[in-house]
Amino acid sequence: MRIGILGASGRVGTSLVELIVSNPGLELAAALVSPGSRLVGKPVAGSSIEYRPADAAMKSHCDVIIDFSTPQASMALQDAIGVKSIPVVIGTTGFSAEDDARLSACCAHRPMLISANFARGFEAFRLNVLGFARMMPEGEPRVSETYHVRKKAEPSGTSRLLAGQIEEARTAVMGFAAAKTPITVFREGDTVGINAVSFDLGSAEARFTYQVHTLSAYAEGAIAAAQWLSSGHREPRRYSLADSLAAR
Ligand SMILES: NC(=O)C1=CN([C@@H]2O[C@H](COP(=O)(O)OP(=O)(O)OC[C@H]3O[C@@H](n4cnc5c(N)ncnc54)[C@H](OP(=O)(O)O)[C@@H]3O)[C@@H](O)[C@H]2O)C=CC1
Ligand SMILES: O=C(O)C1=N[C@H](C(=O)O)C[C@H](O)C1
Repeated sequence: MRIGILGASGRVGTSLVELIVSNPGLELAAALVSPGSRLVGKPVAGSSIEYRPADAAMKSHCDVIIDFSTPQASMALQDAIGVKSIPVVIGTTGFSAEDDARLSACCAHRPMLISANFARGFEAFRLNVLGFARMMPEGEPRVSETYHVRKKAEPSGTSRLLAGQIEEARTAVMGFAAAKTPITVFREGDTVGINAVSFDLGSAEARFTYQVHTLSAYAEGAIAAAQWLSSGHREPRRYSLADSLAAR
């Protein structure tokens, strides 16, 4: 399987490249970075290709593209792909509502799997948090996150996903609109990722914590999703990580 990586020089992109070039069953078809990147034209260690500017994506004959870049770069990739049916796995977060709607529209042409968190076990964590919210809707929820100091200060895609789905779950059970779930943001050193959810019951409190130790957790999950998305005939639509895990 020929995989293209958009964001190949990034934290996750670097891990993706390393995992792909060290897997004999996978082939790195494209390592895409910013047009002005100092890496453009330089060889990708362990592979036979060079880093290329993102606008070279369509010259690489990828079977699937994995994107861990920026919302702007990710949307530009969609423009570059146009109406082609190349499957795309998107890990990039921070899309505006308009961009997210445009991504959904692009799924008319190709299967795309979009997830704010590909790390192993995150789906089980998320489902257990929602299970608690449904059983104990009176519990006052709080979401918090801790990431590396280079991550933007606004809440992560993961926290926004958890907070929104907790609100939806509580609203559905209580029959009236739940209050917005507060999100507390911490940035600390090189912390890869700690996501926490608590439910205050007054006389008791439940706490759920999920910690990612290495960036390969995200990369492994994204590669597994890409293998699923590009195996067999996937209808052109928007898929979630849950879709791929349920079908395995
Ligand atoms: N869904 C998930 O499981 C996870 C999602 N993420 C998300 O993935 C994204 C990337 O995270 P991370 O790897 O830490 O980020 P980095 O900042 O480390 O890497 C970003 C990458 O995007 C590239 N890039 C930036 N602008 C452009 C452009 N205009 N054209 C082409 N490439 C561009 C950068 O290339 P250059 O160096 O040349 O600028 C770099 O390779 C973030 O949105 C983050 O929230 C992160 C971890 C897990
Ligand atoms: O930037 C990161 O590191 C991460 N970003 C994603 C997000 O915004 O939720 C996923 C994960 O939390 C790590």
